[in-house]
Amino acid sequence: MADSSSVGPAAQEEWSSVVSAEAATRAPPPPTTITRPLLDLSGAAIGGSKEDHNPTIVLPNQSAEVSHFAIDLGGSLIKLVYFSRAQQEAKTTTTEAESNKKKLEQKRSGFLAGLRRHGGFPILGGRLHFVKFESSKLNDCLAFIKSKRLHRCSNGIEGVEALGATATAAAGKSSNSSSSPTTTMPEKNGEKNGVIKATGGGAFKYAELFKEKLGVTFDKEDEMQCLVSGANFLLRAIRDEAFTHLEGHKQFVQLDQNELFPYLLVNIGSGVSMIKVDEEGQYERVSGTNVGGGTFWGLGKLLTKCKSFDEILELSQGGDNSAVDMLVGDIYGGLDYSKIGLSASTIASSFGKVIAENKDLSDYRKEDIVLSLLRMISYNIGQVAYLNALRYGLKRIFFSGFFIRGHAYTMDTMSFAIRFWSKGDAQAMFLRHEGFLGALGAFLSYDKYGLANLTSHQCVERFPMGAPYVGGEVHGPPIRDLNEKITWMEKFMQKGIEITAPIPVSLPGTTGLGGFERPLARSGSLRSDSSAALNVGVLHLDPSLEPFPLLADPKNYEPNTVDLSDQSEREYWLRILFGNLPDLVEKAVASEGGTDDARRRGDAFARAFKAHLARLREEPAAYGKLGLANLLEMREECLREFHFHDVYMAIKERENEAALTVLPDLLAELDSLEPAARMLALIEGVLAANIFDWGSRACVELYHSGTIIEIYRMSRNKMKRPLRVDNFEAFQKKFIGSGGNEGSEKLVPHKRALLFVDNSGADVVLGMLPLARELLRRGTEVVLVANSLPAINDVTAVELPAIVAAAAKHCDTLRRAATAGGLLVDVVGDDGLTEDVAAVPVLTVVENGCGSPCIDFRQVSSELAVIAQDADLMVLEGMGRALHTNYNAHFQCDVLKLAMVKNQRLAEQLLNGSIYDCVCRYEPANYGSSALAN
Ligand SMILES: Nc1ncnc2c1ncn2[C@@H]1O[C@H](COP(=O)(O)OP(=O)(O)O)[C@@H](O)[C@H]1O
Ligand SMILES: CC(C)(COP(=O)(O)O)[C@@H](O)C(=O)NCCC(=O)O
Ligand SMILES: [Mn+2]
Repeated sequence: MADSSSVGPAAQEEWSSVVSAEAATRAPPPPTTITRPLLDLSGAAIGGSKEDHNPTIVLPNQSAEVSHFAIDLGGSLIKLVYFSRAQQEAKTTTTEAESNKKKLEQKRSGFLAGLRRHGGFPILGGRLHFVKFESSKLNDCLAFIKSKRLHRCSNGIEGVEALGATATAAAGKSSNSSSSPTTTMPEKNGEKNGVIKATGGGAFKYAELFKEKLGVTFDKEDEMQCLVSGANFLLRAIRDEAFTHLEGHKQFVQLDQNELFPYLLVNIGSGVSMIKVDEEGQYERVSGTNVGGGTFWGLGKLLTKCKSFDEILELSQGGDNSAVDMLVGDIYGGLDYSKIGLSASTIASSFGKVIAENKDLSDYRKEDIVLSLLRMISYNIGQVAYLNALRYGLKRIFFSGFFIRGHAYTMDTMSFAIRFWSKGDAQAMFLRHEGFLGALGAFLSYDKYGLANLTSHQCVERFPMGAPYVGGEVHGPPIRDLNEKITWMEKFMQKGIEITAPIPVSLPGTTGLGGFERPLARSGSLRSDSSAALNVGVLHLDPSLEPFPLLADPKNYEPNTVDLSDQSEREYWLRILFGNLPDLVEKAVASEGGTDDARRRGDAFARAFKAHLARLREEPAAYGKLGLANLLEMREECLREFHFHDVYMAIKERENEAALTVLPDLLAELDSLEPAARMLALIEGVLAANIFDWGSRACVELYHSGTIIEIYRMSRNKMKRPLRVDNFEAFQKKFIGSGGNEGSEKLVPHKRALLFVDNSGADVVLGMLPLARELLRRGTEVVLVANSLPAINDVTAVELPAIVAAAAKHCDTLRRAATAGGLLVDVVGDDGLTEDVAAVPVLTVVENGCGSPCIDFRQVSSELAVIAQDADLMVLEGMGRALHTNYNAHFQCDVLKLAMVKNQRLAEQLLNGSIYDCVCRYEPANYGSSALAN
């Protein structure tokens, strides 16, 4: 079969001209998500009966005064970190599947009740947002807080609508025109104004003003303390937070938590603080310099008359500092001063050339001046930082503060200085949330024992759905609802700023060896609209996510198989997602009734998603380390942002129904086979049915050529061994012994199998359920692990019980096992439970904590983490879970990875094969760390 998954010419043309100027707004979280307030979880205990499915959690240390935002009022910028939670009952109608789940949960035998450590919260928690304002635009900040009601709370935890930052440009308003809040709000509707954690000099200076305008009282936190606790939190809990930036190359650093301390924190705000951090809570401000971000901004403004910081940064892109700087070569007649390792192009004296020239300010190019200034200040800070690191023997130096502005040239300059002076011994690292350390630290101080203890598997950084190009900056009024968000996307369309060519990222070559050479990232790395820098996403906090306990090497686990840092791979997958978009939008709109509203939302979704793709094309590391799993998840998240809850719902239902009609025949056919042949038929059955994948361009085109059953038959008939990867014999040996001969070695069946199911319809009904049945018959307990939220046509944990119930009508094994697992609601009544189920292995369902076609085992639901502990077999099914992710992952238990490859390129690159090839990869427990690796 030919690969039809590549993008057609028309789509290609459009794709190559998409640009990142398009921005989305932050959105309310999806109604399927119930987020929680930040809570102090210390001393938490389950209240009421332990058998309750959703027992109350008593939080003895939870203060009633937990607030929604913290503020850092600096000399130049005001930073806000605020928390949002979803409107809990935003979705008024309950689907049949959901009400089924409710009924089911009421009936459950208690098999799972004991497993829920966190009271069964759904995945995805509250969100932390990051926004900043210029200090001179305090009124904008007050208006923002007021319009989002951040200062209002009832019981300290209610009342924030979960809307993100707004964006620049189209919705832009100057500070003068923004409405100025004037009066203190009285208490109403049980809400009251809060006590807000505040840090920075403005916490003192503006305390009265905030009291007067918003009625909030500042609880002041020490600035250094906040910087340090903010830094520690980011370094401990946020993946891909720290990175190096050398010669234009950004690389995320995997920090070993045991080797983090001591480090030097260099915060470059208006001024510069250098803090030696010895351990959590132990630090000392060892130095600082008054030559900092304020100096650059202030002098830059004076010398260029530029109105904005970014404008100055951008000017520097076109500068040549040798026009104002005195270089070694200027002094040595064009020669290097090689004896002390200085090349001719090394700056001997910043601005030194100006002295001998009889020129006015206007005789110099602004670009040259600002570049000289930027280099002067960056080198100077780098040098002072290095000297302090040397003084205390510190090898790790983290730079933060908004002076850096994610600006490649600034970072390269400082990295260069550190590397040069330390002779490569010390390393400069930067932080993605560079300017928010103080505000974050202040926020953490609300909740010292809860949030502050979160670890990286409980924090998920999502793409900033709101404003991909805004990076925390707020101009104009906040966007209050979905409608406003769509309108905002439409404004971009009207303004025609959606499409321009992306800027190439190629960098000029090096200029020499020693001294303060010009770093490489001088041009081409800041977008012309200077919006590229600062890409902080929204942090989703969910204490119920946990690492999967069966990972063989959790420290080095990398979910993604395809390396998207390779440009051609990245280009390919970005194109694929772009090319699949029109069809997806059509389905999304249809899934919501095809109304005008749905159409508008569909268009807005497409625009927002394209903007993210374009953004990533331009700066792949914009939102942290990029993998294919992130791209696929981003698409689902983006759909949810625009309230498309389950795009493939109708297709899933139709396919489930069709598959269930042929299930009895299939089961009878399987039962007529000998054990060895049956096992092969089961595995081939799973692979054949994995063809029903609405995420694959090629498969979708295939569906035009026949009915579900015809395609399923065709897929089964085409199955040929050996498969592209074929460890079937090894699995069979473990499963039924050598050749399945009776009397060979005594086999101990697996105790508990986790079946990570993939797609709805034939895939789960004709593929995975018969396999589950076989395992059950052999005495293995089976857990069907399914998505928590919909993704393409993947079956979800909520949908599975009804499917199992329907299948159980045709199969006694399934019926009894599902009854024992408390899965059957509508099929078996209460008296069904009186049946002797003790002897029957249990069949149950758990959610995996994901809403993506892939699975990242660093973060799964706590329910799965607990149930996995006793599992000795995993079956990972499908391209997303077994190929795109986890193909190279090793586990502590036996693993079977089963997938049909539904993309030609992946088949070629990964398996040296072709589209529709199949993988049956069996790895016994601890494969890779044992001799079996050969
Ligand atoms: N949009 C901006 N407006 C003003 N300054 C900015 C902007 N973006 C970056 N900066 C730089 O960031 C510095 C302020 O950094 P920040 O970490 O917020 O410190 P502070 O708390 O002292 O305000 C400014 O002095 C300037 O160099
Ligand atoms: C999204 C998917 C991983 C889902 O595959 P599955 O896990 O269902 O087997 C897959 O459809 C995919 O990689 N699609 C994009 C490639 C393409 O359209 O060819
Ligand atoms: Mn799937």
